[in-house]
Amino acid sequence: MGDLLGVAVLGAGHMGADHIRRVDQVVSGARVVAVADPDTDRAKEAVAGLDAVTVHEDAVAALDAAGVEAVLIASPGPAHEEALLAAFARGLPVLCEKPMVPDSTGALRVVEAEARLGRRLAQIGFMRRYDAEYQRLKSLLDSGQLGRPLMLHCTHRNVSSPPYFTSAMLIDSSVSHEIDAARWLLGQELTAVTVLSPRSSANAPEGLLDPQLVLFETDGGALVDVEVFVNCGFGYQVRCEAVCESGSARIGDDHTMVVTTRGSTHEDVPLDYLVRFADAYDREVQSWVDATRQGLVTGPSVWDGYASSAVAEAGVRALDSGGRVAVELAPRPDLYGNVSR
Ligand SMILES: NC(=O)c1ccc[n+]([C@@H]2O[C@H](COP(=O)([O-])OP(=O)(O)OC[C@H]3O[C@@H](n4cnc5c(N)ncnc54)[C@H](O)[C@@H]3O)[C@@H](O)[C@H]2O)c1
Ligand SMILES: O[C@H]1[C@H](O)[C@@H](O)[C@H](O)[C@@H](O)[C@H]1O
Repeated sequence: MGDLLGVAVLGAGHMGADHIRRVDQVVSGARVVAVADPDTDRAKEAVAGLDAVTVHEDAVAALDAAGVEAVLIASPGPAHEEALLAAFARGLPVLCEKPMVPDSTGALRVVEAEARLGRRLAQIGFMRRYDAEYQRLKSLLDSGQLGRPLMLHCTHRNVSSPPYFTSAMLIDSSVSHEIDAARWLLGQELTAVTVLSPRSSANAPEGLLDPQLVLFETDGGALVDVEVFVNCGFGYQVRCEAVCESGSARIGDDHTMVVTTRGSTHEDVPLDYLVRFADAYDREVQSWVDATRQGLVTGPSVWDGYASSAVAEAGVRALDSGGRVAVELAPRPDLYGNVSR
């Protein structure tokens, strides 16, 4: 390894372009050496001004480019499995955006491929684990000061959804974050899902079931409810309140300045995740680079990626059927220890 970890970024869209900027300008210890996107103009635009970066139409070709020592996958979810397996075949460490692989069968193939290697190579991009507010909530719950957690009430609102968004994606793309956060905060697996949807908002694209109310049960006897509303129009709002036996704790309102002038109080609301979770993404990628340079893999695992996909898939079935759907998880390989803590 040279002085700087050579990173190939796959996908140069919203997230990929932001990660390219982050690796180039924010994070220490790494540099972008290759970028792949079938839309090569988009890739070229994302690397404008960067030195010695090769641009590729094909993701797998980028992994074989000169100087590539690690891979950051920011292509759409359905492209992740092929990229992860190609990275594993080359022994390359990976940071893969969520959802790891949206369908659970494909996600399990990734778990099995990494387990066959006998060592972890991939970290999954559940960046909320790196957010200061989520970390404070996790520490408080772990301390036991509030007693046993009974319920998590979560809100996940986006101003608008991308044009390709489907009703299933509210669960397997958006709520995938709450699925991971709930497993991590509670140290419990989610065992069943029920989904209800009210009349769709007039602001949602025709045919999209938006908002939805998703209710999870856990193997520790807790309940987790999530309001997901991806065309709310007014702001990016992500909140979580833990209700425990002897107290409650709420996060999600603590990241902005509150200005009071005569007769009114004003608070800015972030408009998207790149603003709300900017620090979390920075910490996530820095921590991935630091660990990779030491030959370590930390952070959410491929098992966490699989568990999130399996729970989300049950959620999509619950949405379609209107009933309660149990989550079936495959046996967890020893490589991944206990439920994510
Ligand atoms: N962690 C987060 O908060 C967060 C936020 C946004 C997006 N994401 C995730 O990041 C990923 C990308 O989302 P986005 O919003 O940037 O999407 P996007 O549509 O803006 O960009 C995706 C890009 O990938 C390219 N692409 C398509 N197939 C490819 C392939 N096989 N190899 C390489 N590139 C390919 C597309 O041409 C496009 O430029 C998704 O998995 C999404 O869920 C995560
Ligand atoms: O892909 C994005 C991303 O994961 C965001 O963090 C989430 O708020 C959006 O709902 C989702 O569409």
